[in-house]
Amino acid sequence: MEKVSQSQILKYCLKQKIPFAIYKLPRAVDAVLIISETVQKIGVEELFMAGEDIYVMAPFSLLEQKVLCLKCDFVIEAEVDMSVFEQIKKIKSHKEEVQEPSFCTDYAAYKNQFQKMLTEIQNGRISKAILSRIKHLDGINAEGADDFFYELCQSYPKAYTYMAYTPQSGLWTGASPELLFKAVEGVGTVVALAGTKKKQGERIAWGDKERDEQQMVSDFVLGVLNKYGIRNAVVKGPDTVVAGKILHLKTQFGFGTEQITDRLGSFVSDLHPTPAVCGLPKQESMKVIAEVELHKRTFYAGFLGRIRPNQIRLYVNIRSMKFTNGGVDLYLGGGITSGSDVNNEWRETELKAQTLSSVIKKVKGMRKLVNKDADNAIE
Ligand SMILES: C=C(O[C@H]1C=CC=C(C(=O)O)[C@@H]1O)C(=O)O
Repeated sequence: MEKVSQSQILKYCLKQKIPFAIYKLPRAVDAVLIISETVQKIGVEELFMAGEDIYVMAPFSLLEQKVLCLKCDFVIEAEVDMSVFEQIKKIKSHKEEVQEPSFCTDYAAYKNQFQKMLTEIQNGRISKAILSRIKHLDGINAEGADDFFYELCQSYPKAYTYMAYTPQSGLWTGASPELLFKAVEGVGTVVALAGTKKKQGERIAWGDKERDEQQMVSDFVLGVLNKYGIRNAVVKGPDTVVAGKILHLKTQFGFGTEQITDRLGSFVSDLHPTPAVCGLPKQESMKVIAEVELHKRTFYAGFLGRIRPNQIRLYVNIRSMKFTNGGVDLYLGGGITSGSDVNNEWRETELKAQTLSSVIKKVKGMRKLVNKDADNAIE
């Protein structure tokens, strides 16, 4: 029987606007394509109760938006028989419900927002917050999105690479270096990832600022584990990890999941968003972010991944972008603490932008125009 490849089906889903998610786990060889006839909006508590095979896309703020849940109606790992493709062709198209206009944070606006956040840190309201910005790139041909995804997988073999479309979220893609929570056969893993440096040579000298920033995330994770009675976690790190041209500090926590099996929903909502993407204390920094940032984060710094009865793998949606009308919005964030400098932070977001923009450049015909980089100049 005639076979149809995963890439052909991905192309079809993109063109026809069929809800899908394609992902490749870190160090895995192949990507997995999931196709869903419908997308449901559910609360985080319900995520782990379904006992089904689902792919979820959660927003940054679980108070503002529900989690999008794709049932794994079709799971395509390599190729399928033509008869399966014929069934997929029967799935209805779902246009993007609300196409938000693109957004771009220029340096002046970023500087202003940075000052506001720093003031909140200096006056003691919060001790850390992540300031994010959007960098808009114009003239992107979304028809190359499938090639982009496979190129992304090649470029970042150690990242969690994904692309997902739902009518509620639109088309998102990213290469995340950050695990939120994994539970496989009774073993749970959580990481604390923070601190950023450009990879240059062999010598790595982490400063106090980065170490403190990462320690705050580790302490927060330990606090959540403690709350759930997990006191014997195996701690590894902090170690330097490589994410493309970027280095981070990472601590890994391993533990048995027996204490949380019936409380996974509340465990994940206590963990998310960690101070790697939100701040400390959690609720107050969430408020500061909402007051200071002019864009809605929607799914940036949310989490995504597949949930199966005995396997949960959720990653933080960073180094990600959304396709907008004729362009892309890159979402870029960095941790602000009392020791932060605005120009260094801006440069850090520019470095993070290269994670995806360098791949756009590699995909033939994806970039129609060259973006004027005027909005990226530091004063
Ligand atoms: C929030 C982001 O990165 C986080 C993860 C690693 C290092 C980070 C930092 O150094 O600020 C951030 O906490 C992002 O890339 O948008």
